[in-house]
Amino acid sequence: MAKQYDVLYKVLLVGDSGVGKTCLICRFAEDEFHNDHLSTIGIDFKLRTILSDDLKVRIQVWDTAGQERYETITKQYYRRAQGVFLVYDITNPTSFYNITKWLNFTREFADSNVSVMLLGNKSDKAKRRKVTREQGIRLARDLNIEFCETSAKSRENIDLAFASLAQQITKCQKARETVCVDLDMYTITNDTSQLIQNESEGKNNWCCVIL
Ligand SMILES: Nc1nc2c(ncn2[C@@H]2O[C@H](COP(=O)(O)OP(=O)(O)OP(=O)(O)O)[C@@H](O)[C@H]2O)c(=O)[nH]1
Repeated sequence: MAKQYDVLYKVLLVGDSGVGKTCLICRFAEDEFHNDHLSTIGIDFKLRTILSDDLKVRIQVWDTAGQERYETITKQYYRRAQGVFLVYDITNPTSFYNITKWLNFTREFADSNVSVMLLGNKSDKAKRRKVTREQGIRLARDLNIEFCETSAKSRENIDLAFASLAQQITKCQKARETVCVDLDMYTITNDTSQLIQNESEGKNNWCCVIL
């Protein structure tokens, strides 16, 4: 039987309770929307395959619980993810300020090559907006990550956000493969090679410098 996908990417959604993580996943994977808020207990995942740069990408999307009491469980899932969405609710400033906390968890517990994207969800609630689009853009720029506003309710930018993160992951994987090939071309000894973090780009991607 032909393989149904070329690559599998694990993507994690994190953010405060009630920002819409479960709804974003339901919209992306099943094209459904639920009005009720049943707090996620622990962790769960859904799957969807998309076409990205001629690759059939199977996306395994992991839903996490935003409530603090589940943080210990959630933290164990970061290291399995190639991509993380940091989600806030545009009508809830606290969820926006807490993005720093979710980013810090990502930095601490995820792989250093993880691709990260900021999502301002519930963009359909324009009248109740408390976080401006510009604030979102500014934060994403400061953190050097991609950003978009989404609505699980109206479908705005849902497919675009997932496609964009998948592209980022593919780029990151290719860059890693290139580094590995480059490394193979050298005879490496402890005193001639050094791995340094590419801080000039402000990202967590590692690059290899041969001295
Ligand atoms: N208007 C609107 N409501 C939304 C949207 N996304 C989610 N909601 C609502 O927000 C509430 C919370 O959504 P959930 O998806 O359960 O939130 P969560 O982030 O998964 O919450 P936890 O599981 O507790 O971490 C529900 O009542 C949803 O119907 C959206 O894009 N627009």
